[in-house]
Amino acid sequence: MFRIQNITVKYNAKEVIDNLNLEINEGRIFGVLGSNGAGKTTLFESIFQNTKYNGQILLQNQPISKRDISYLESENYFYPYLSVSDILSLFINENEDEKMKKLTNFFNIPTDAIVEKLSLGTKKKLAILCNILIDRPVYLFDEPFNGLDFDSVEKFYFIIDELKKRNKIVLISSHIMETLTHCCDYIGHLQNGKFIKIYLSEEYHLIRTHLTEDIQKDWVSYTNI
Ligand SMILES: Nc1ncnc2c1ncn2[C@@H]1O[C@H](COP(=O)(O)OP(=O)(O)OP(=O)(O)O)[C@@H](O)[C@H]1O
Repeated sequence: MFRIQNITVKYNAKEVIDNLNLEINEGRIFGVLGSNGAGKTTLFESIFQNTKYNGQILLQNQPISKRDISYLESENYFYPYLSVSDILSLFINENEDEKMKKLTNFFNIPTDAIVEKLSLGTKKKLAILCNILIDRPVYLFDEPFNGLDFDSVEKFYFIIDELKKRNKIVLISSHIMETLTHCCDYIGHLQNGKFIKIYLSEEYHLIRTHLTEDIQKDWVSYTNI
């Protein structure tokens, strides 16, 4: 069990994560849906112990550590002059050429290409491969869909399903609702550092209903100016 208990993060005097609580069981995929600035990255940075917070983040009732987590950051950095195979060989044993071939074929990544020359989406796919080659109980994917083309999105859903079968705890953030409804067991709507609602999969149709109601209210107040 992964558990967040009453965490709060402040930048200067501003509360960016506000007394947030969450529980996720093994083999469950949790989506974090939030607008720009809602606090998604701050939440992931706190879970990964990169940001100071008040409260507790626990895995199996023990304080979580970086060693428990494979973290895909929203922006991916690689030393630019290495090749794809140089980077993947950091995560794959020398005698596992076949594994490297299969993984790069899966995402259509040229193994000899130099990272500097890769497109944005191809760098994202390489980063995803590196992340899944790290075997950890918890996976954090911050905006994994940014830059992915349509078939890579489907392949990413497949990867998430594999992590689920391996009983991993997975958190995925996105600005886009549909990406999360496809692959998550439940979705938390993060607003101003709080989950204003957690939707179960049978309630996903309500996310759009609630957003439309808010948009209509905002539209009326705008037209009354
Ligand atoms: N290092 C920092 N110092 C001060 N304020 C910060 C810092 N990092 C983030 N913030 C603020 O915290 C709030 C939440 O930011 P965060 O990056 O967590 O949101 P997000 O949901 O990931 O946004 P986006 O979807 O735009 O990436 C924002 O108001 C942001 O300006």
